Amino acid sequence: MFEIQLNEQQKNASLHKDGPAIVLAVAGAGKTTTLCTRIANLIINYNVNPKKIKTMTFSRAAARDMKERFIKLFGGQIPNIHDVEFSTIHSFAYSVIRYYYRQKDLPLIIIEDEKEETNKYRILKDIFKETNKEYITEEQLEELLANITYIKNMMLKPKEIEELKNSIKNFSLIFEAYEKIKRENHYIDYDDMLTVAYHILLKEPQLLRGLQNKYDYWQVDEFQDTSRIQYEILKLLVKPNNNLFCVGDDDQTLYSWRGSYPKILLEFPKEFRGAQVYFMEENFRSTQDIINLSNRVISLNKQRYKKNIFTKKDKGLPVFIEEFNNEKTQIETIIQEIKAKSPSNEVAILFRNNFSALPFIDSFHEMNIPFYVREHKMSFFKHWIVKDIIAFIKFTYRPCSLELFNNIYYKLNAYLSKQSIGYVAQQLKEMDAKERENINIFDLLLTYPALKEYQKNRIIRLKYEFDVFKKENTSNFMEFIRRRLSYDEYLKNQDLTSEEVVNNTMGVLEHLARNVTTGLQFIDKVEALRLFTEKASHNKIKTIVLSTIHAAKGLEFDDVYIIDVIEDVLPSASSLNLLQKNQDVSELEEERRIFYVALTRARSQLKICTVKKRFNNSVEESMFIKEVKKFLNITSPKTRPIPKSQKHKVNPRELDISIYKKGTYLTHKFFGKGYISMVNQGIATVDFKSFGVKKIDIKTCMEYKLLS
Ligand SMILES: Nc1ncnc2c1ncn2[C@@H]1O[C@H](COP(=O)(O)OP(=O)(O)OP(=O)(O)O)[C@@H](O)[C@H]1O
Repeated sequence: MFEIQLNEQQKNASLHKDGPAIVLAVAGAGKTTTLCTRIANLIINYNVNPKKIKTMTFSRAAARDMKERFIKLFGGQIPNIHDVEFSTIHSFAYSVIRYYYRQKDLPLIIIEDEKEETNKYRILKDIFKETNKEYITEEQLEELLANITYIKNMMLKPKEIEELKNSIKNFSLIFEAYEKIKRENHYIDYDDMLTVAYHILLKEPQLLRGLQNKYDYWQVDEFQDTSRIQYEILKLLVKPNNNLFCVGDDDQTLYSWRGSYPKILLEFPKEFRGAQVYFMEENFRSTQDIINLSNRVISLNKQRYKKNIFTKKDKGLPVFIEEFNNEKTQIETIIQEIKAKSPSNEVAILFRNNFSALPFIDSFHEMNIPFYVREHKMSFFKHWIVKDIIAFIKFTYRPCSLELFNNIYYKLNAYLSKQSIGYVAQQLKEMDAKERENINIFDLLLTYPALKEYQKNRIIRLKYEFDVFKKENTSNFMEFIRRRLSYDEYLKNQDLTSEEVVNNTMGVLEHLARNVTTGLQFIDKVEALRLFTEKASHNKIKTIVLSTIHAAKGLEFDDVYIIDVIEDVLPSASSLNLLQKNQDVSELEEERRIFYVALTRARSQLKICTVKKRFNNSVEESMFIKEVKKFLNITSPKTRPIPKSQKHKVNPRELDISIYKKGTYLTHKFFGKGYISMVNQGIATVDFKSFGVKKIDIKTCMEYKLLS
């Protein structure tokens, strides 16, 4: 009946008909295939109405992919194949809420959209400000949101909320205030969709019964990423028959920070007495070399259930580790290799975070190579630093625009007051249109009576800098903005975002600025790139795929490149901090699972790529690379000896410094992070946050000598 010859374990699982069941499977074991086969089996062999089978997955993309896979496998055999429902638990919960609110004629306001007047970000920012009498930083907002998600998904009680590990001042008060505002105004955010739906189901037995009767069979894919609240919803829905069939792999739990709850896999048979437990340990996807390596990598995790993963496939091509000098050579080499491949090869470039994607997108754009980008958030294009850079450039060419000036004046180290800007606005109002077009905002500012001497000097200087830069009309605008306008200085002193985000955003911008000749060209390029990326996210041809590892979960490709496998990226800086501070391995193990998911996406060729420099900063290879090297028996080249003049005992590896331009950050483990304020004849004056100002001899480029 099926094209695929299932193995015994798969057969057993897919023939399961009634009652609860859990399938514990390894990566590439054919979980999706088995779920699809089971649906087909229920429909074809047991005449189950396709509308009566509900399959839930973790993400919308996964639901879509699964439906596609199902139709591909059984399209010819099931007449009403489109009636089979695939959705996320979230969208299901949302439909419950919508139905209920409509029935009760209640207003329902979703507060997820940042563009709307009322949105959760603004509400939380306001509450934070009112509670703590200070503005929230981007990092704090992120932590606040993550904590709220975690609380909701884990169904924490008030006492547990109070004990929740977090660095947000007055967190409980903020959380309560947020809940109150939502309650009083019928606001619903993404996390509420689950809790509100759950409470509706609890208090509306008729509605619940309706849903219980609507579906006879429930299936859940990626069960390891189900949160407690999602589990509780499922438990209600599947009653009284408990026809719940779940498949999962604890080694692929990627969302514990937002309440994924892998223990659920083991709890299942206790929760559902008499549940069948199936195992699937054969990997059908990858070659032996890939499986052996992935298996050894994941075995380093302590918090897991041991599984015996195996494959009957050939040994295949060896797994490669490639060390590139910088991100540019990484891109060039990979693109060259891809071009040499057969066009039918499915290739994926996988990365831990989106900063890695843009330089690739840029090269694909330049070379007009079509590709597909999966679930790209486009957040780079919306980032305030990117907006700032564009505003600086635009203002250079339109120094009469108060609108543009309003975005940048407080970032120019001129300490201009709102009153002075109000004064300028008033002056502009009194002019006719022609006059307004020809005025320079700096000239108007200079007529402001309450201007202090230092402000006057700074304004004169700024006007001069903008004028000169406009006349030069060169490609050197990043240098102009960062150093001549002291934007780096502003970034250093602001508290809105982390140094890591600043460095990465600036790094990407510098990278994109390479091949343009003027600032205006750069603006066009960023816009073109935004459109190109947007278009690539709808591309139907998916032979070259760019994706975060998270978004590639559940997918497979012939060839996989995992790029930027460097310390502080994969594994993330926060997982390493947690390990260092509290000896807590939980986040690091999640990072290793992320790495494992990436490794196991490849069918035949796997390349793990690392770089020595990224965006002009020296970086370290990931500890995961070291682990892989050990498994592959690759020995590292000897580290350079420490120069005699070195007075302090440090790890030789940490001497690799190659950034020494004025105004850059020097990331150095021995000293912590330092800001280079001056470079003179090879001597850098570096302001280390934790050690104060030090002078460093960097004449020897890759090595340095501490002078004081
Ligand atoms: N019995 C089988 N014989 C041959 N190929 C199979 C068999 N079962 C599954 N496959 C193939 O193995 C690959 C992996 O299957 P699938 O994507 O369903 O695995 P999975 O368990 O969902 O993987 P993961 O959890 O790693 O995303 C697919 O290409 C699928 O077609």
